[in-house]
Amino acid sequence: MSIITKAACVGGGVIGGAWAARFALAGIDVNIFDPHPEAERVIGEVMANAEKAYGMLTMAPLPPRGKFTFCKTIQQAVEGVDWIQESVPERLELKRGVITEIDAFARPDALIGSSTSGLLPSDLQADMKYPERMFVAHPYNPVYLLPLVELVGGKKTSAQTIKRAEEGVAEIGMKGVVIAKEIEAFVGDRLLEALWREALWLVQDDICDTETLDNVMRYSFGMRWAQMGLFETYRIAGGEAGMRHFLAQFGPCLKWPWTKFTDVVDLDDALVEKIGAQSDAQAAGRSIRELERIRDENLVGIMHALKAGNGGEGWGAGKLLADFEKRLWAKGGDQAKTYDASGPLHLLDTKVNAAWVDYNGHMTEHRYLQLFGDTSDALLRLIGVDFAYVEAGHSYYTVETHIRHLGEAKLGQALYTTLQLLATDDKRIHFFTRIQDAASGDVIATAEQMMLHVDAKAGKSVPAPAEVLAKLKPIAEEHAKLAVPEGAGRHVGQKR
Ligand SMILES: CC(C)(COP(=O)([O-])OP(=O)(O)OC[C@H]1O[C@@H](n2cnc3c(N)ncnc32)[C@H](O)[C@@H]1OP(=O)(O)O)[C@@H](O)C(=O)NCCC(=O)NCCSC(=O)C[N+](C)(C)C
Repeated sequence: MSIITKAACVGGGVIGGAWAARFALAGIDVNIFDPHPEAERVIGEVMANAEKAYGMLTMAPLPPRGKFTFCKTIQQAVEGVDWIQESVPERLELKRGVITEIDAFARPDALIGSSTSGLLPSDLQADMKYPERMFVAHPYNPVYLLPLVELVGGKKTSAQTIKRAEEGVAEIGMKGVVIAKEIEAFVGDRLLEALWREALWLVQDDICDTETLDNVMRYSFGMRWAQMGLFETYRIAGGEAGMRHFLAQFGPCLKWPWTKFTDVVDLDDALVEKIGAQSDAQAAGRSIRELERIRDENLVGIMHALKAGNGGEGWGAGKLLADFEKRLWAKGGDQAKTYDASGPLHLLDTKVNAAWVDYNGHMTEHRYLQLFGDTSDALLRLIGVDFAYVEAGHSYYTVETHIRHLGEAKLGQALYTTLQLLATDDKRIHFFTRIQDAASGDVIATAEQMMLHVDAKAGKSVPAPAEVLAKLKPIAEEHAKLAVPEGAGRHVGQKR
């Protein structure tokens, strides 16, 4: 049973809009209340970025996009929904008033999360009739890509609420981290604030400019933090002797004058101008939209790398992505149970993303194989060979592949794949897959492949069980009526 089937976003700026995009891309309808005259445009732009990012992030079948409904009042927006996310400007009185109004019209069991970056949930829930269902759900920008949500309960928040919130954010691909005690700015913003103070001192005192400071981070510990955070990284730094050794070695430095962050830098006009000018130079004329695009592509690349981490099991944010995709595949597999086998099966729709393009400016070789593999996975799910089947010990393995490249696929190009069975028996599936341009239907690449049904533990081919063969048979019978595809049976070296 889903925690969130319908959501509301109260406040639709950069954060509220990105929450709305997260919900919608997880297939959840969203009511939006934001009195700003440009709200619809801003949310539209955030949604466009989010859709682009998801196109790069995952091949898993996203559910049909949730619908946005722009509402004239808070009451209209929150009535009857399961989760309300408040993201109005960071002023205690304003937020408290909005949350109290949400409380008056929302279902008593609806969850109410606040995106506040630092206000205490106990202060926000002070005037509520049903305060037990209110908590802080603090996300990180861009909310549609970065998976963390800090979940912080106030004095009156129930434990059940926090548990449901954790489950709810998992449904939309996020990692809910429960903060044990409420404190201003929670955990993430406290850490950022410390770093930010120190950074301002370093720039003010001309130790470095903004670009140098950013370089120090992104070429070094920024990369470490993305995958292991602070403590686990330092554990490794302690060598064989681990954390205790690290603390013994570097603990004394804490007393040395290595930081100024307890003093607050005076952000006067001169310092603002200095940082502004250095930041302008660093951007080298790139617009915010361009920087957002670069950021999103990089974040997707990092998550892909982390998905392949830990020997392919996935690590940190990459493991979370892999688990989210498993859930999407499980649901998408169900949707694909109705199919039309009177022609080649239409199994995948995708777009060429930036990470797939090589130095020749087109989709690179191994991404073709990835698409062919993802297509055979889609066929396998259709005949009941899903995660549960594989976990139970059997699977199909590819033993032969012949790829032909007939056209180019460029960045952003929409593609789909179709699969035609050529021959099957109790062990073998021999099939032909085409990658086609979505607009013209032109065939860009083909693969002729053979899969064998295997007992994974024994590492030997074995006949597939009757229930799998029964699902394969009607497709095979229909496909036997189709013409043999042009290119099937070719060998390398043959003239076209
Ligand atoms: C385990 C393995 C797949 C098979 O090993 P085996 O049991 O020793 O298999 P045999 O060589 O005895 O072959 C069994 C029967 O199948 C016939 N066969 C084998 N290869 C072909 C072929 N290319 N074309 C046609 N027929 C073939 C063979 O003649 C036998 O026929 P019988 O009538 O005598 O039964 C083993 O090969 C293995 O582990 N290979 C590696 C597989 C692998 O790692 N593939 C890459 C993984 S990618 C992938 O699987 C993608 N995806 C499907 C998950 C999307």
